Order: sequence, then C-alpha cells, then structure tokens
Amino acid sequence: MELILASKSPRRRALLEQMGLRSFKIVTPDIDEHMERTLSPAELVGRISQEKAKAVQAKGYEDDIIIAADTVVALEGSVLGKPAHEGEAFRMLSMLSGCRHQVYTGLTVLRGERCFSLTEETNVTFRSLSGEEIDWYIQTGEPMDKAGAYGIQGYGALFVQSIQGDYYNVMGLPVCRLGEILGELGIHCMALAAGK
Ligand SMILES: Cc1cn([C@H]2C[C@H](O)[C@@H](COP(=O)(O)OP(=O)(O)OP(=O)(O)O)O2)c(=O)[nH]c1=O
Repeated sequence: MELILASKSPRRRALLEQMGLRSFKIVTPDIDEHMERTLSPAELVGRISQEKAKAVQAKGYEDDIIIAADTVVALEGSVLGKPAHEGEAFRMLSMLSGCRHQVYTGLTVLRGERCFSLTEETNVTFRSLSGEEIDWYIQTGEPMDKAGAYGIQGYGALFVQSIQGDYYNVMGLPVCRLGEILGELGIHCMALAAGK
C-alpha cells in the first residue's frame, strides 16, 4: 500500500512533508476542470477533488490511499480560479482589495471503495491595495499559478489583514482535516513524525 498525492502543486507536496509524511508518490491527474456553472464554489471544489482522486485511482492505484484537492477563491459568490494572464490577475486583485473573501478547498481521500470528501472554508480579508502595489505584485510573478492571483505564503501576506479558519486551507490543503482522515485510515502522522 502506497500513499499517492494526486496533485502537481509544490505547495501540497511541501505540506504533506510538513505533516510528517516522508514517503509518498506524486501522480498527476488529467481531468477537465471545467464544471457546470450551476454549482456553488464549495460544491465545485468538492466535485473537482473527487474527479482528480478517481482519475488517479483508475491508473492502477486501487489498493493505495489517494489524496486530491482543489482550491478556489470566491468573492460574493463568483469564483476566481487561476488567472489566465496578467490583466486577469490585475482584475482579480482589484476585486479582492479592501474586501473579505472565501477560500474553498475540496479534499478527497480514496482507499479502494472508501471515500472521504469534504470542503473547508477559510475567510480572508485584504487591506485596500493601490494600482501600483498590484502592478508590483504581478511583476514578482507570484500570482500566476494561484487561485485568486495571490499566495498567502509569499509576498501576498503583505495584503492579508486578517484570516479566519485554517491557514493551510488557503495554501491548498486543509492539513488538520486531512490528518483526521488519515488517522481513520490507520496513518497516524504524529507517530510517523516520532519515527514509529
Ligand atoms: C489563494 C492561494 C492559492 N494557492 C494555490 C494552491 C493551489 O496550488 C492553486 C490552486 O490551483 P488548484 O487547481 O487547486 O491546484 P494546482 O493546479 O496547483 O494542482 P493540481 O490541480 O495538480 O492539484 O493555488 C496558494 O498557493 N496560495 C494561496 O494563498
């Protein structure tokens, strides 16, 4: 039995390591992330994380534990995924300026027929940003591969006035919830970290 991270995200890999999980394999899911627009942001990420996990399981990992996640930012109900270009990053950051938004991460863990799936919400409030600050931030290159065009773990921290909920959920993985699920499957992170 192996532990499989169904994600190409370097942040998710680093967070699994931070949880004490040293030995896992990365298998990237190939799925179409375009879903029905009728779904709420919370439903959307839940559904996409399930699709990612199932796509990897079908590659011959039926006996393994598969972890998949998907993250979006939501502002008054509209979904902000990854910006397609710098103009879109500017538009997203202008929308987030001075406002509170939600970050939703869908998490799915599959082990054969067993499926754990949930969506975790974190509320984040940005201070007001000037156009110059947004331009500077885009020039750092940080926004382009991230939902909502920012990274709380990087320079984006300069914009975050307050946060309510799991910080790691904003980075793309609800670590506390994942630890609980893995515990139910017999993988105890604290014991692993202690070398047991
Ligand atoms: C809001 C925010 C998002 N992000 C990242 C987390 C996710 O990696 C990314 C959202 O894209 P996702 O589609 O969730 O993930 P991904 O494309 O990076 O990886 P994969 O589909 O293979 O699992 O945005 C941050 O790193 N910091 C932040 O503050």
